[in-house]
This record gives sequence, C-alpha cells and structure tokens, in this order.
Amino acid sequence: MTLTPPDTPPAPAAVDDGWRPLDAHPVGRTIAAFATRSFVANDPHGDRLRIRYEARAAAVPHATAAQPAELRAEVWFGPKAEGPPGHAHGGSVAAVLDEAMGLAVWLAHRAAVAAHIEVDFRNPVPLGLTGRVETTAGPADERKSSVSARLVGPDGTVYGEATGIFVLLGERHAGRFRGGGA
Ligand SMILES: CCCCC/C=C\C/C=C\C/C=C\C/C=C\CCCC(=O)SCCNC(=O)CCNC(=O)[C@H](O)C(C)(C)COP(=O)(O)OP(=O)(O)OC[C@H]1O[C@@H](n2cnc3c(N)ncnc32)[C@H](O)[C@@H]1OP(=O)(O)O
Repeated sequence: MTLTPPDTPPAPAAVDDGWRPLDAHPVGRTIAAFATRSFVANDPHGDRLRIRYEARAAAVPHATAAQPAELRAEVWFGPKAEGPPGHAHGGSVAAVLDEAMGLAVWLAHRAAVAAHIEVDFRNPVPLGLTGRVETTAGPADERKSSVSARLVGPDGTVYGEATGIFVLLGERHAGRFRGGGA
C-alpha cells in the first residue's frame, strides 16, 4: 500500500471570538467618540500612547447581568511614555488601566467615574511594548460597580493589575461631568 502525501492542510478557519472594534457596538460608538478626546486615547498617531479598544459583540445590543458587555484594548507605549529609563512611567500604566476600567463599566452598565483605584506594577513595561488590556466589570448596584483590569504582554507577562470602584453617573451628577474646559 502506498501512502500518498497528504494535501496541504487548509488554513484553520479564523475563530470568531466575538471581539469587534468599539464603534461596531451601539454603546461603544458613544464611548469611542468620548475616547478620541481623552488623556489616554487622544493622540492615536503620537509617540506617547496609542490605544485601540474592542468590545465583545456577544453583548450586543445591551449588557445583561448574565452577559455583561466586555471591553479590551491593545496599547502601545511609545518613547514619550518614559518613566524609569527605557520603560513606561507608572502613571501612564495606571492611566491606561484606569481608563479601560472606566470604559468597561460604561459598556457593561453606564457612564461612571473612578472613585477608587488600586494598581500593582508587576513588571517594568519596556518602551515599545504592545500589550493587551483585559477588563472585567463586576456587577453594579444602582450607585457603583467594581471592576478590574490587567496589562499583559504578547508572551503572557503580566505588567500591571488594577481594581477599582466606579461610581455610576446618575441624575445627582447631572452637569458635573460635561465637556468643555477652560
Ligand atoms: C449616552 C450618553 C452618555 C453621555 C455620557 C456623558 C458623559 C460621560 C462622563 C464621563 C465619562 C465616563 C467614563 C470615563 C471613563 C474613563 C475615564 C477614566 C476614569 C477616570 O479617571 S474618572 C476621573 C477621576 N475621577 C473623578 O474625578 C471622580 C471624583 N470624585 C467624585 O466626583 C465623587 O467622589 C464621586 C462621584 C466618585 C462619588 O461621589 P458621590 O457623592 O456621587 O457618591 P457617594 O458618596 O454617594 O457614593 C456612592 C457609592 O460609592 C461608594 N464610594 C464613593 N467613593 C468611594 C471611594 N473613594 N472608595 C470606595 N467606595 C466609594 C460609596 O460608599 C457609595 O456606596 P453605597 O451606595 O454602597 O453607599
């Protein structure tokens, strides 16, 4: 019996894990528009931070307690994010984690501001790193949500971990967090 060489196996079908650009998500569009102005995300071609958010499409159109919307991001730390020589400033890492947590709460529940965050810097972030921010928004009551996030490198190195309490914006905050500025 002769064995014929197997055909070249077909490329594995791309696995659709449900992640889409943020602006493909109905709530995500509002968030994406906000993010173009934010401290973290306002310079997508700059040398400091470049960040691209994605939402889990499985949550379209709205999150439920059983299936909260999820947010993640790809982030690049450029030469102008420097803190310790050759590495990212802790404030830039904290800012990235803070914003991602805020947007994750917004996507899962509604717009919110950070009341309390804690950040653990696990490994120094080399400048030039492109990492992944993963977020998990916890359940919310009518006033607040817990949330966590971490920054992971392409090889699985965990660079930073954060937890936060975000206060959901309601009627009592009306007018406090409007756009504008001096
Ligand atoms: C579809 C249209 C949408 C339009 C959206 C419009 C605007 C968007 C607005 C905002 C954008 C949203 C997201 C932005 C995303 C990311 C940005 C990055 C995240 C940030 O960077 S954002 C900036 C930094 N952030 C601040 O600038 C906040 C300054 N701060 C305050 O403005 C107040 O401090 C406030 C409002 C936080 C609370 O004040 P408050 O009076 O409303 O809340 P209150 O005291 O009633 O507490 C309610 C419950 O939260 C618990 N709680 C409160 N504080 C706590 C703490 N520190 N630790 C642990 N738990 C805490 C209480 O214990 C209570 O819990 P309980 O209900 O169980 O009693």
